Amino acid sequence: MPLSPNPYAALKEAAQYVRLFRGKTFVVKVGGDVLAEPKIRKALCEQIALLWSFSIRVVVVHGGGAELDAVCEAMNIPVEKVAGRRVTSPEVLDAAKMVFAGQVHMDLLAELQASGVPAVGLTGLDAGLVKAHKRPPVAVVPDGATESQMVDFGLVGDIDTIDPHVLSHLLEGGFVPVVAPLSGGEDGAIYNTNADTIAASLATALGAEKLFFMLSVPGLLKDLKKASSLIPHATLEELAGFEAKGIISGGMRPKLTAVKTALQGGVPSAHLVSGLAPDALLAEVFTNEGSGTMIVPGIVPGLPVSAGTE
Ligand SMILES: Nc1ncnc2c1ncn2[C@@H]1O[C@H](COP(=O)(O)OP(=O)(O)O)[C@@H](O)[C@H]1O
Ligand SMILES: CC(=O)N[C@@H](CCC(=O)OP(=O)(O)O)C(=O)O
Repeated sequence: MPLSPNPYAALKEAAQYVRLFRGKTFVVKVGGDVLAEPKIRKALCEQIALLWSFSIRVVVVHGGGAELDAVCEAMNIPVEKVAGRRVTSPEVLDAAKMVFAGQVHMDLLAELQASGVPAVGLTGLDAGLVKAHKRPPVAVVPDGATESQMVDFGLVGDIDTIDPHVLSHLLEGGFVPVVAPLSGGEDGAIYNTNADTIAASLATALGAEKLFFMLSVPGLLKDLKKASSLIPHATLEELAGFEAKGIISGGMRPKLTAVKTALQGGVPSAHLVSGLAPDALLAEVFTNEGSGTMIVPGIVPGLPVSAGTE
């Protein structure tokens, strides 16, 4: 539901959220498929600019999975993903550095600057922000399978520590940090770490108020083919039920793991929101109805029970 047609009622409704969130930290994760189209990227940056202008402390974490797929294909580098996570050979990592810390990163920074946001670009390596170790081979149940198989993800980093000092300094100075999904090892190694996982860890470390995932779908759907099957609210328990029913696959799997990590780490709510609809982020923050899926640790008094709980 958009803002009320009465502009003053809409302003009053929005103002209560502006007061509530002033000075709070929001982590906004933007997927690569949302960033590919310049018009959509612009609309997203304009929404981030509005949050920033209301003194909300915004940290942006971006992906670039779709762009990396395209570059790998152009360079004849095989693309392999298991359960939504990329297997990263040394060749894929070289391409990931170019795409995540280069093309996608620069284009997003340029658009944020154009929207009046003082954005500062970082990777997980800057000032030891995200430290990781190489993921050992792990048992994974691929999409559609029932049995797990051992997978060596290669140069994928599992996060050990977050040092949020550099972010705190930037936020204190009024800047908007923009983080690319690469992490650093103790031994000087560079790893590919899923952007959803980084966003959740940063949100936890910063004590963020909200964590947003900007998607190419309207939110969490009961039926992937029907936008009208959007689940507006869910608790962690309900999420486990959806997982058990098998409605969650592909890139949604690491995303929901990230949501759990963040909520269990003290972030009060996570939001799955359309990155394609021009005002979806603003509607999610500043209206009572929201626009996507809001996930909270447990039942919140006053919130309608999720459409997906029956
Ligand atoms: N139940 C579900 N609801 C919504 N999306 C789902 C669901 N199950 C699987 N997906 C898929 O997950 C995708 C989101 O993950 P992904 O493409 O990896 O996002 P991103 O690139 O933003 O990290 C959606 O585009 C959709 O295809
Ligand atoms: C290990 C792993 O899966 N890394 C991800 C990092 C980029 C990412 O997360 O991009 P999106 O948010 O656009 O999917 C990848 O290589 O695709």
